[in-house]
Amino acid sequence: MTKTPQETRVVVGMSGGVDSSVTAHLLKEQGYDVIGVFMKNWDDTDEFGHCTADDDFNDVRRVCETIGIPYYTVNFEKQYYDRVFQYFLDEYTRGRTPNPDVMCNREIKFKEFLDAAIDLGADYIATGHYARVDFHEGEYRLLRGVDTNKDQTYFLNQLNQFQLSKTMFPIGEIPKPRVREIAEAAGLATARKKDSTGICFIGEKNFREFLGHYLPNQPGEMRTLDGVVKGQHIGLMYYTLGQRQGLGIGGSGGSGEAWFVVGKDLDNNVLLVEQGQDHPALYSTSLVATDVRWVSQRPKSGTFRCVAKFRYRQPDQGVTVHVQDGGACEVVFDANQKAVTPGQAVVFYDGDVCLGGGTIDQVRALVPLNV
Ligand SMILES: Nc1ncnc2c1ncn2[C@@H]1O[C@H](COP(=O)(O)OP(=O)(O)OP(=O)(O)O)[C@@H](O)[C@H]1O
Repeated sequence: MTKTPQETRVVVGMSGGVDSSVTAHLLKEQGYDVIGVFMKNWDDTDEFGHCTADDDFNDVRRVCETIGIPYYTVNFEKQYYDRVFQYFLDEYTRGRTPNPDVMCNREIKFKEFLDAAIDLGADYIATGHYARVDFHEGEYRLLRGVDTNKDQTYFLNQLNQFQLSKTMFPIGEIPKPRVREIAEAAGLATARKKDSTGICFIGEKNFREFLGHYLPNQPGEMRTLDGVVKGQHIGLMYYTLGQRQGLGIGGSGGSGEAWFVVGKDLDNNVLLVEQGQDHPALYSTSLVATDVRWVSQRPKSGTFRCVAKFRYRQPDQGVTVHVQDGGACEVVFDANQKAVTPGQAVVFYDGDVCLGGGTIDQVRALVPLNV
């Protein structure tokens, strides 16, 4: 028997931002039994004893009091460190560029948090993600948010049927400007709060300084593909494919054009650089993805066509996917792609439906890098 909203308990993940505030407000308006829960995943207490999590929790408290719902906090610092932060460091150590948001969703928000919510008697959890879930032909589907500009399915690509069956994304149905209007009209303290940007545990901090705190610096040479030494790098982990800024070699030499990172030779600790924003070494023709998960309980097999994204907010790209024995996928691009980066997520779509995704493990460059 279906429960009425009044009988349905929804635990909302509240970050202290406007999206999750409006999520809780809308569910409460619809008559659900709503509880707000703030997760503390990282301790960034500074030398003055100040921690941004305290400020965010304070906003959660103010919003929950306005809406009239109970609120709690849960601490997942250890789980976050072990399953998200350690992965983040490991990937950088391997010269890759990880995506901690994808891992946080898979391991923390939709696992630890979901389990904690179920312990609180939740029928569902809800978050302020711009995405939608529907039930179609016997299974749950993950759909892009209606505000395609804000769509966050890229980060949710690893979610499975169980996780989706327990999840509501109310603001996935609403354009972002409307979300702010709703927050204003409801008098929510977070109505004008700035959207958070960047990686949550780094925040506004200097990225190089932060990473240097955890991983040893190993400076080395910057070389062209022909082996010409162009300068020194400060440690491979600080650079990402396609990067132009921060190389410190300006337009020196050759054509006078800017220099770009085109590869990393980990064995020899060499950063490979080439000149010109359309240098062929920046482009690739295909990739191999590992850790691939399909949202559907009927996993894809064989060869099929769909569209994909190799980074957040990238326009859809036509691809042919070959699913290999063991689950890894070879993804062949219709058009050559620039700066496809190992460690990032590749996410597959059929129209508005997010099919799933994986981690970019290898990239086949248009010209051989010989590493
Ligand atoms: N510390 C947290 N505690 C509980 N839930 C969280 C927390 N951080 C994020 N979430 C949940 O995950 C959703 C997406 O997180 P993200 O970091 O992308 O925030 P956002 O899109 O800026 O949303 P918001 O405006 O709510 O902060 C949030 O809307 C919220 O539901």
